[in-house]
Amino acid sequence: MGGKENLKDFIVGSVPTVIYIPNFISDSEETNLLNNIYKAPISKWKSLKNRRLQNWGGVVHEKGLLPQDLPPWLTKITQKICEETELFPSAINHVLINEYLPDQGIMPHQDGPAYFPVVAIVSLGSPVVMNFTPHTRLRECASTITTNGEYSNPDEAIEVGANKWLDNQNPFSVLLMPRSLLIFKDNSYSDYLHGIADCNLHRVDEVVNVFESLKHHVQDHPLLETEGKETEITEQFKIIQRTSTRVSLTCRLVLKVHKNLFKF
Ligand SMILES: O=C(O)CCC(=O)C(=O)O
Ligand SMILES: [Fe+2]
Repeated sequence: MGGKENLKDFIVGSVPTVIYIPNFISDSEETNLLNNIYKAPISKWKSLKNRRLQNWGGVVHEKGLLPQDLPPWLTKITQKICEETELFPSAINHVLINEYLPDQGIMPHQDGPAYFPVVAIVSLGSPVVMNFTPHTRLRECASTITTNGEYSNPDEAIEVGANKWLDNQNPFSVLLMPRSLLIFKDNSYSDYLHGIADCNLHRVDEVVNVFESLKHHVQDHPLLETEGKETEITEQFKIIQRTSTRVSLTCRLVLKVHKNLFKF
């Protein structure tokens, strides 16, 4: 990967814009990140009902970020993301680290309004499938457009318009392999909820990036071996079993930063 001009080669699926970069970091970078994450004091972990997380970069409020410097082991990865994607107007200043056991996930949600609408997620450890589902607002629009569309030939146009809308709002899934980078922005950020199912079996037969995600991993995962016939992967392996912990780094930019605590 070298700069923006290659980024479009990594777009997956049909919804603008989901970008999946396999092997964005190396094995040793992955190990280093995990070592640093688990070196953090236990008090750095916040336990939620269905996962643990570490918050780095400061506290995000509705009105912006009360910043804290990211440690060098994190700026190394956030700078790499900024440089190689060229999608962030200034340095990434916030990183959320989520840890999931094999039967843990995250409810479908939309990221908060304080963030610049580009999300970069580095995956470590176990693979998982992330599901994108259209926001309710869109589903409501879909029924509105069938009754309120203004077209010269109402019957035909409504038909076409409705189908187009429905096609565009299909749910989709992305397989996130360890060491990959997922970016979502534009429609996939604003019109979809994203989540991870809280069960240890995830279906991969319908993911939008099955080829991109699995072709690099045949050697790593004997279970995925297909006697050298990579194209058969989708036919033979429709489910992944999560057997180990997944850790992810959700890297984002909060544009509004409060320099002074008392100016809040
Ligand atoms: O763990 C992930 O890949 C997703 C995390 C996420 O969506 C979030 O922190 O908002
Ligand atoms: Fe999120």
